[in-house]
Amino acid sequence: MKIAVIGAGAWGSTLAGLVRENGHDVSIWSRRSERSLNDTIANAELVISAVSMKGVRSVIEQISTPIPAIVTATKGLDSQSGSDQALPLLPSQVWQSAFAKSAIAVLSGPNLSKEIQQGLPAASVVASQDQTLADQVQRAFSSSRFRVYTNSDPLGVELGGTLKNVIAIAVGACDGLQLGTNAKSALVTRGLAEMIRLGTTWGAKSETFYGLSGLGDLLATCSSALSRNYQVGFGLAQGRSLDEILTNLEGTAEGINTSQVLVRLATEQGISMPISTQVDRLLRGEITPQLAVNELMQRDSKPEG
Ligand SMILES: NC(=O)C1=CN([C@@H]2O[C@H](COP(=O)(O)OP(=O)(O)OC[C@H]3O[C@@H](n4cnc5c(N)ncnc54)[C@H](O)[C@@H]3O)[C@@H](O)[C@H]2O)C=CC1
Ligand SMILES: O=C(CO)COP(=O)(O)O
Repeated sequence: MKIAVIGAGAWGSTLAGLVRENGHDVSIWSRRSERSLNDTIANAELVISAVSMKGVRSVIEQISTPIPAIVTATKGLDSQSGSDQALPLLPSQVWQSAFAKSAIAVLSGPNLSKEIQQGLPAASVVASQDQTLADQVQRAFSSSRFRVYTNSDPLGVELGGTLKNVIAIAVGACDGLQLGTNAKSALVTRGLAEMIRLGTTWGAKSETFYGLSGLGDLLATCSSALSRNYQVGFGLAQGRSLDEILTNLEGTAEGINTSQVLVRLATEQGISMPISTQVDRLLRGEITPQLAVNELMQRDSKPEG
């Protein structure tokens, strides 16, 4: 298959490597490429987007050629979206609103790119309302070291990968404060509960969040120092400023932008997101990591759920 990958960062180059290893004809585009974006994607049967959220709209604006099928691997929320649910919010929705006739799939899972680049085994999920596309993408990526499952809940799959980044910042801060295994387990579990609360309110299936793109990715990102989002939380807990952390960070920590958009929308819609709210306040410099812990521990008592 002729495949074009947009974005040559950590994830784009890793995904390009996976499909190239499977014998596909792969071209890759980044802002620094000499070849134009339109030339790179011309005649591609599949376009894979792995740009960070802040690049999605500007990339789309440059494209003037039709695309038969798009796979988006970005994990973020569009900051231009308001509470009007008709507005595109997730990367796949932004792509679909620009390319109404294209088939769209989402690729998401516990996929720390450095481990995949080392040849270590990993699994992921491709979700689409178009089963033919999901099957095609599954075949394109599947190998003895990359196991791909299909899923028919693209919204849940995309939200899982996006929302866990905010929880990973909280867990990084928890580890940076050396709060122990009990605290970390509580944060991950209650983090999953708030991901499901928001996700199901927005129309995703709860069971999707217990799969690879939800719990799976939450565990990966919350337990590895390779995660940039985890590194942000860890650094803040060690008293470093966000600017200093970002100057030294290798790549993008999407949870920073995601928490802002997420907390704004959840507040407008009356959806309780206590951990994400404390992460947002921490990133804005409104609260210290220790005070955020106190706030979470001293909330009104309630039943689990
Ligand atoms: N690195 C990883 O392990 C994984 C990353 N992801 C997701 O993939 C996305 C990209 O992540 P990474 O490759 O790790 O980040 P990165 O920081 O290494 O690369 C970001 C890419 O986006 C491009 N980009 C950013 N702004 C742009 C703009 N305005 N116009 C054109 N291109 C622009 C950059 O040039 C670069 O190619 C993120 O949404 C991330 O959450 C998903 C799974 C795994
Ligand atoms: O999404 C990821 C792993 O699945 C990558 O996590 P980070 O963006 O936190 O590095």
